[in-house]
Amino acid sequence: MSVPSEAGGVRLELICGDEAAYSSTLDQLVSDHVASRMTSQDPTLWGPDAESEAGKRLSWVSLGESSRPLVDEITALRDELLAENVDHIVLAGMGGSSLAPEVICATAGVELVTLDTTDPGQVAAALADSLDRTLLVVSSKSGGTVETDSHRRAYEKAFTDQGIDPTQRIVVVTDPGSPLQQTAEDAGYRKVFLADPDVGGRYSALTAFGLVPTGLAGADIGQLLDEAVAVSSALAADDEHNPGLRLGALLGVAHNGGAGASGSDGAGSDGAGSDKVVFADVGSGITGFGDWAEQLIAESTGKLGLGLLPVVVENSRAPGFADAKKDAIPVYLGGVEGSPEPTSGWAAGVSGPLGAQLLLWEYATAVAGRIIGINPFDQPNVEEAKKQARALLDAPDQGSTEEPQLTDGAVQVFGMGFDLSSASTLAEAVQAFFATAPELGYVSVQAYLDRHADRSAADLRSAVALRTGLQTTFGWGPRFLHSTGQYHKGGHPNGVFLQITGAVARDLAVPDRPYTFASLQHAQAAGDATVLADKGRPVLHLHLTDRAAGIGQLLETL
Ligand SMILES: O=P(O)(O)OC[C@H]1O[C@H](O)[C@H](O)[C@@H](O)[C@@H]1O
Repeated sequence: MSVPSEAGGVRLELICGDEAAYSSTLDQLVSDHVASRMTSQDPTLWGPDAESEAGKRLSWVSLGESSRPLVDEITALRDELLAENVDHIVLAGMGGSSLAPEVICATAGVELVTLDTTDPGQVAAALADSLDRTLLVVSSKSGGTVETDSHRRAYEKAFTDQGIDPTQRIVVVTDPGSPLQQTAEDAGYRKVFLADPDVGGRYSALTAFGLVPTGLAGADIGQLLDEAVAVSSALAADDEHNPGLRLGALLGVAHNGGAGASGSDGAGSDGAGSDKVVFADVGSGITGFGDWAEQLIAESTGKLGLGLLPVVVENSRAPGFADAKKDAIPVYLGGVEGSPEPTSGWAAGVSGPLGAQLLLWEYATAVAGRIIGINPFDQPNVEEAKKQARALLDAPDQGSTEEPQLTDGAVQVFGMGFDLSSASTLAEAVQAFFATAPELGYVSVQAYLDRHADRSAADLRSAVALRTGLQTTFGWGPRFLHSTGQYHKGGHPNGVFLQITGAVARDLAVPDRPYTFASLQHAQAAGDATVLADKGRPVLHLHLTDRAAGIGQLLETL
């Protein structure tokens, strides 16, 4: 084990599978001045192809300071709202526009309702909850994300129907010049916070995107910024104790199979490297950190057939963690002490307050990106699924008439990209599907369901991991499309995809739009499955005609 290090409130314990490769890479990062160059926003660190994107994506390094003026502005608005008895904050935002707020509020123990779903039941339940006390924060960097626009429309109508002036109850966070800024100004919404445009969505935790909803909900955002500032000089230092360089070096070198340079010799399924980062919380004091880190790591690194797949597990005894194989780097959030020797040789323990860890992981991911040899600031494959979904929305009958290949109880079975013809039961279909997964590949379970009402679907992660012995991720659709979706299409091509959809009891219109929440949800699932199958990835789509019965049946089958 390398010597534990502490800097700026962060403690790192690293277990290195190849000390020589790790140390020489760390030395190289120090002598290349990677940390100070990153802090001075040098866009050349990731090669010529990444330079123009990196040139407008590096402002996150100094947000601890530059976001400070927002604190008073947000606090003043919160005081105004409380004086009006408006204390129920709902956030409409996808990916980088909601994942950080969720972890910040959960950790602070303050209530924030996050809407990053198109499930009609889940949206309807949110609309029915405390509307008289509700403020909606509509967050979108691009200002063009369909889910967020749909939520804004639904809330605007709901407020109006209840005799509440919607303009007083909607606040917007967006980039300057976005179509959402225009919409907000035309409508006269209460306030528009313009975010720093030189920060990408997944690095935006300490911009207005992270701070506005959480500060309005009552989290101590001043403290969060203080925590980031406390670690920032350690992250900027060109020395071997820098925790960002150390953690980034471990992730990059483990991915490359011990090679310091770019990952051209591959990882994962060919046995060369460890291409999965498995997160278990062992007492970090932070709630849901892995869900935020998931987007940062997957979207930043999962491209060109390379990258690190984040896997968030239930606890350190969960399948995929304690029994992790050589394709995995276990990460102990809260400290590695007393852990068993990892099979891959690589592991990390990370502790520290949330504000510091947000910045630490951003540095480490960008450093790992340099070692792996990708541009950590683009997301070249995310648009593909959106395009397919749009095409299906324009032709809404496509797909819905498709006949299942078999029906077993409450589960209709459809297969894409692999042969299902010999299966006549759910159990056989599942068996045939798992048989397509490569050794040291992964299974991605994707549930386009109601995260609250259908929460038992999340048990499928450990059930699949136990059954297959493969690293298994779980994501709620369409939320994961804005997080791990990039990796599924652009990362190591060793995944298989279990997609679950469910019957809709009552659909919900998207006001002034030709689609409903159910048709949008359907188009998103079908669009992503088509893109995956077109790339040769096996997709098993299970449609639950009765959600509760179907989840139960599937768990039993596994
Ligand atoms: O904030 P928005 O522009 O609405 O974008 C929300 C999300 O959209 C896409 O999926 C991007 O890949 C994500 O990085 C982003 O966080």
